[in-house]
Amino acid sequence: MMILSRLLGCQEQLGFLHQSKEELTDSHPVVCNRNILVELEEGVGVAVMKMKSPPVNSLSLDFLTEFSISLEKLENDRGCRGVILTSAVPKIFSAGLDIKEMCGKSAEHYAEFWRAVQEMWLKLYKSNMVTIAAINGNCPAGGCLMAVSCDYRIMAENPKYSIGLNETQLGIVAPFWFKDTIANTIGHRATERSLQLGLLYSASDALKIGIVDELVPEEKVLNAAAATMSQWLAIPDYARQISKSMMRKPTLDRLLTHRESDIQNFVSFVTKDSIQKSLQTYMESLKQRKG
Ligand SMILES: CCCCCCCCCCCCC/C=C/C(=O)SCCNC(=O)CCNC(=O)[C@H](O)C(C)(C)COP(=O)(O)OP(=O)(O)OC[C@H]1O[C@@H](n2cnc3c(N)ncnc32)[C@H](O)[C@@H]1OP(=O)(O)O
Repeated sequence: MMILSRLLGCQEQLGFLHQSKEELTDSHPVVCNRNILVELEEGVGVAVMKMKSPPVNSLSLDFLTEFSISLEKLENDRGCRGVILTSAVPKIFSAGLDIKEMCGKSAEHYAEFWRAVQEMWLKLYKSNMVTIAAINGNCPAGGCLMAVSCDYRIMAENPKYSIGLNETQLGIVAPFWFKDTIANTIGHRATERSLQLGLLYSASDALKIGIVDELVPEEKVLNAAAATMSQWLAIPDYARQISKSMMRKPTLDRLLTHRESDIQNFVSFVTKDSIQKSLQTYMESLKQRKG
């Protein structure tokens, strides 16, 4: 009952989670944090992590910390073998890193923020669980990083949604481990073009280039993710996990080896006047586009 009332509390607060009371039983333990709703279907061993930080699920320090803690809890839960990552905010998967965390703050804050970004990626990319991104909205930059860090991506076939690493369009540079993660997904040449031009791909182009694995009608994204999850979970965990680690370890080790210098690079890059100016101009352009 406690679980039910906590989730209903969140529903009232958000007003856009479309679950009925009947669906919410104690066999689906729910943890309703500030930014992420985690629902674990125990019999099946699959958790759904729903990002719910309106307006755009931007990855703030607070969000990233909660994400890493939630994922670690699931990782340590022997009853959980798979995670579906999706959004409870209509039309948005995630707008990527919270630009406000990179503007007008101290060097100490930037270092803490960047360590949290690294931690989120390390935990997601090396997860032993099967991870599936159910991309039900726009997915630029850090949102795209999260999605390509999963094992499989299903995107809503909505021509209004896009996905990609658009950092250069903001006048900033995706760090080497963003680059490695996308290159591991779409290959070197496509990554080179994609990063230099800061390309955001429509859902259909994303499928063509391989950033996503499958497109489905919007209302079927979660069901399709659940169906794919059961295929992946049919493989013995141990064999699948070793295969995943074999593919991903060199990329993970590269950041682990250079973690501190990567933080220093970020801090010295983001504290440059020219970069601060670019980020502020970009934030203003987002606001103007609205008006
Ligand atoms: C020598 C080599 C050196 C290399 C060194 C490398 C060091 C590392 C360098 C730094 C690397 C950083 C990597 C960065 C990664 C990122 O993720 S940066 C973030 C990029 N994100 C974006 O570009 C997305 C921007 N947002 C949008 O395009 C749109 O908001 C949307 C997602 C398509 C949604 O559109 P819509 O529904 O129309 O909402 P809006 O009205 O635009 O937005 C609503 C409010 O949200 C604010 N907002 C949007 N995005 C962000 C964000 N990312 N962070 C913070 N805030 C955001 C937006 O301003 C609106 O605010 P209000 O006007 O106050 O309502």
